[in-house]
Amino acid sequence: MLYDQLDALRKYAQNRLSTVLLETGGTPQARSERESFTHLYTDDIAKYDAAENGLCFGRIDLGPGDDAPVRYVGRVGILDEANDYETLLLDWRAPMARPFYLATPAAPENVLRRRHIRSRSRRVTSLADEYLDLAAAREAGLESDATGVAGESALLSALDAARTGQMNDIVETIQSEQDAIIRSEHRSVLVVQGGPGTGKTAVALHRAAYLLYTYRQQLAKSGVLIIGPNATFLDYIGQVLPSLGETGVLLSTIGNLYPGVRATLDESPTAAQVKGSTAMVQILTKAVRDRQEVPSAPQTLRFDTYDIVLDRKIVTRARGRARSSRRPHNLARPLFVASAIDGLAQQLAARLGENVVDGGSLLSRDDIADMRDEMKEDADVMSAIDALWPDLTPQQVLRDLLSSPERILSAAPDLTAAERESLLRTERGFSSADAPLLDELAELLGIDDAAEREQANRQWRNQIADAQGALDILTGSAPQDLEDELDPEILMAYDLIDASQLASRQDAGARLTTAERAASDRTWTYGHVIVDEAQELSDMAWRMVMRRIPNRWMTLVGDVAQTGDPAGTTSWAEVLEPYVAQRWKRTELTVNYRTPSEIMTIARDVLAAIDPVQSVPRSVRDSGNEPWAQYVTDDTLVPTVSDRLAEHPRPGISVVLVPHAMLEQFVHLRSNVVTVSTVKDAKGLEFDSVLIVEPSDIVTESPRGMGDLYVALTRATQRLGVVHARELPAELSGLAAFDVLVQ
Ligand SMILES: Nc1ncnc2c1ncn2[C@@H]1O[C@H](COP(=O)(O)OP(=O)(O)OP(=O)(O)O)[C@@H](O)[C@H]1O
Repeated sequence: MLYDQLDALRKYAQNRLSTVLLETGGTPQARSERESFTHLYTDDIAKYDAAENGLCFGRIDLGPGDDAPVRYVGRVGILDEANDYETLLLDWRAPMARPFYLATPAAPENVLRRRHIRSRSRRVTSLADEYLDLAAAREAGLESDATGVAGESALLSALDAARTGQMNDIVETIQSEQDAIIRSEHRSVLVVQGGPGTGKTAVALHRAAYLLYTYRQQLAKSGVLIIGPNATFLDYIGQVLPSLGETGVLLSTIGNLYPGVRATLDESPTAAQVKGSTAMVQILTKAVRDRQEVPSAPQTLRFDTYDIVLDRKIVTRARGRARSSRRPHNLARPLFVASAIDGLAQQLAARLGENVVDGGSLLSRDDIADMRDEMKEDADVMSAIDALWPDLTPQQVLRDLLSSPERILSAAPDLTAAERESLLRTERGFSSADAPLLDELAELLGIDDAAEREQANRQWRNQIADAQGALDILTGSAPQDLEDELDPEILMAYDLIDASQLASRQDAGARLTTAERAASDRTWTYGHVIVDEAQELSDMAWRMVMRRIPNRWMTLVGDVAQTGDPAGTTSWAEVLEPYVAQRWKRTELTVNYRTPSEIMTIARDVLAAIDPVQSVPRSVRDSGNEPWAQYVTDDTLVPTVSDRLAEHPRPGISVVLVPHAMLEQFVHLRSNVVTVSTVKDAKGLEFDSVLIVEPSDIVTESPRGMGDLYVALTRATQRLGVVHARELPAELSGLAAFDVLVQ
């Protein structure tokens, strides 16, 4: 019955869409109305398509006294139009669906029975019932032979399933500690600290879907930004929100957040650390000031038929005036130019005045003003002045700085020689650590877009006026339409949209989604920002993120024990206090849904070496597979890894995690079921089987090497093996010897 309803809704949206698409021509108003309907019906169809698999996955039977004793929970809400709009299916995000996730035998929330319904292609494949209050359930005649709580089966079967390389949504089995975070009403920064596999990423994505559902009006316009650690990770999570029917979210890495720049270069640990520290604010400020030059020797320029001299005095005064305005470099430039020209004009006027012979007259103010105007038009004069205070882009300043030992020394005299050396770069392009620096420079330089902005504003006001006109016309004709017995269920434009929304949808130049518009605008401010693996962000990256979210409504998920970036954080308080003081809230996830207990026993010793105070999350299941280590010679390292890989069961995916320096030796093992990667690039991902190569090198190759090892160990959902030719780190001594295990 629900699928019939879904089909009917989809068909209705499809019919409306094709009708709208078939219409052509008409007034600009008619065209823009069509466009807004096109968006609306396209979004609807995407939402219904996304709900196709597992449309209804839950049912709760409520206790006596509730006037709607049975509720069905699913991926979209469906109402029965023929029957007074009675709710047939609750969207999982609706408040009424909440007891499905929250009820426990200790706090049943009036729920007698919770039923998990699993289905494939519109057929129910299994049911799992959980009785939250056995006695009351029996009394209500629900199940006479009810024996107890059986609710974990749905969760465990989801967790045991072989991985595909794409993350799935978890709407069917959200656990109550996760639900509390997903629906948290906290309006400032919410920090979700949780060990590996506790569902932080899953929770972050479901929170985005929940917020978009609950605060649709507000967030549809401003958008939601999700920041993840790398492109592979964004691919891995990319399907989750569309599968929940949400498409209006921008996913980005820090390296790609600065519009128009793609991070392609890698950074040494020292450079990453220096570039991530707030010392860079001073260094970049100095780098910009270094571009505001005073010539070492006076420069003689030819103006008209005269020689004029751009000397240190004129330039120093002009620079002082421009600097004292405290405007960003590019915006202070007109002041510099005006003052320098004025200095030159005064110089020339004074000289001409000296030459005045009896009977002549001194130059009037107007004469001097004319002279200034002419100087501004003079190519020689202007190019000399421009060179001293040039119009700059962030890319140019950063590139020039990083390619010049002299500029680095001048801007960063407090760094050590080795640190300065690490910054020096010959290749073109930028790294992830550069993106926050470009953003900082954009602030220091300022973009003089006053003219463009005014034009855009004017255009925008006109568009709103047009849109209002279109809506007025439609509103005026509505009663007529209804009298004409047009289907009254068809929503009219004014039911859906106000003038500014209509104008933004018809924004002719760019029919872009909110996410696309936001991505191309550095100064866009989002309605909500979610940062995954938030421990990896450097201080400079935080500055970049915070600029995009002045209301500070954020969800940060991460684990300070997994920090791998040399500039990342180990303390949430330190990161957040400069921005929100004490107004942030920490929540914790404590159950590991990914890694089996056998592997977590090993990971515990590694965590103790990172921070003895932290405890590993409790594993929700055992795999029955003992993790092992195999000691081999240098020559047999690669073939052994290949042999062990061949033993991994399929379907199922594997990863070989190697030290950065050894990557090349193993890349030939890659296939559609085998990933070969460094730990950094596997952050946040998971695999059925994990092989770690030479863990002692992973530990020594980075200042946060032990954190990397912890991340590596906790990527597995089933099996873990270690292959090594060097000594194992002491923390891995709990691994069984492979040779003993196979005997
Ligand atoms: N309630 C749940 N129901 C089903 N699966 C779940 C649930 N919670 C988490 N999982 C699964 O557990 C695995 C780990 O979740 P996730 O990747 O979100 O953890 P994480 O805390 O971000 O891990 P890490 O910090 O190691 O990257 C995923 O496969 C996720 O789908």
